[in-house]
Amino acid sequence: MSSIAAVGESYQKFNPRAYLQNNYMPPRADFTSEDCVVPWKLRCLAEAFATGEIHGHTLIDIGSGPTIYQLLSACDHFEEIIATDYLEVNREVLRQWVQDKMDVFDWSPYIKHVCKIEGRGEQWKEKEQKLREKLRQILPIDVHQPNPVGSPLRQLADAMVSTFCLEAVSPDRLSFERALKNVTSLLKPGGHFLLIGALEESFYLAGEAKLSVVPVSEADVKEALTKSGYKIHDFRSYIMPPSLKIGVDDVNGVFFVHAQKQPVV
Ligand SMILES: C[S@@+](CC[C@H](N)C(=O)[O-])C[C@H]1O[C@@H](n2cnc3c(N)ncnc32)[C@H](O)[C@@H]1O
Ligand SMILES: O=S(=O)(c1ccc2c(c1)CN[C@@H](CF)C2)N1CCSCC1
Repeated sequence: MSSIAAVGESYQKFNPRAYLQNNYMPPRADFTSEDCVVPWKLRCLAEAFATGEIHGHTLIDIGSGPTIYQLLSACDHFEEIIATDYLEVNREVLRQWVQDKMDVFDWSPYIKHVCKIEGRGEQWKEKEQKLREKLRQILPIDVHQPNPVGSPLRQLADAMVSTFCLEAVSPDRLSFERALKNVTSLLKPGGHFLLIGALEESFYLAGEAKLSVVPVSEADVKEALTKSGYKIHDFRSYIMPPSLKIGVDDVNGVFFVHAQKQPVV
């Protein structure tokens, strides 16, 4: 079995509920200080969209998983948002949230925080409904395929987001670079890419699943983006405090990148 096939096999045990519990609920999800990692992540995304540089018809999210926080600041700037994931269990979690079904994860602390930091007085239920309306497609994806979503998109995405996916599904640095090149084919030239990921992480837990992560440094991420034809506009890192190292992973930090796909001359 190839190392990429082995990664796919390991994800068959991925438990969305456990993943959300481990990463997006207290004590790890702490909003009490702007210095906490979740407010930091949400601020990076809000500030990028607040520049007004990132807008268009379609935004695609690569490896959405069971989460929607990464789309909260995007939904004011695009007509249509496409979520993607490798696992049907995650795509179903997203469908349930879009349809406002019972027993879905409560993202309201995240939505309220984003409305607060965006400072436009938007009511959190308005933003929640707006995202539900714009999240129009939830597609299967495999970033290790040259055509990650199967057939090419009807039109290339105007912008792309991806959070904690590429490094978490790549067995090594070369696969990480190739996956980045593959997903870049979904983005139009000149399109903006907001990438968030784990620094120097080697594993994480999601219920019975123990997933391998390729440890990447800031330099590795910058090199991969440059090789895929991006200009880096902003690169920030967050060092994980010891208090947030609770055994569900060995993440050492989080990076945020705002990059732009350069037109091929
Ligand atoms: C660590 S989770 C990230 C989830 C979410 N984006 C977040 O910010 O928490 C990684 C995600 O990548 C998905 N995945 C696994 N293999 C993949 C592949 N080959 N291509 C695309 N996504 C994949 C998993 O199903 C999982 O939802
Ligand atoms: O937002 S995080 O930085 C975060 C959020 C998600 C993940 C990680 C970290 C690290 N492991 C990733 C596996 F790919 C998933 N965060 C970690 C600290 S507490 C709140 C959640």
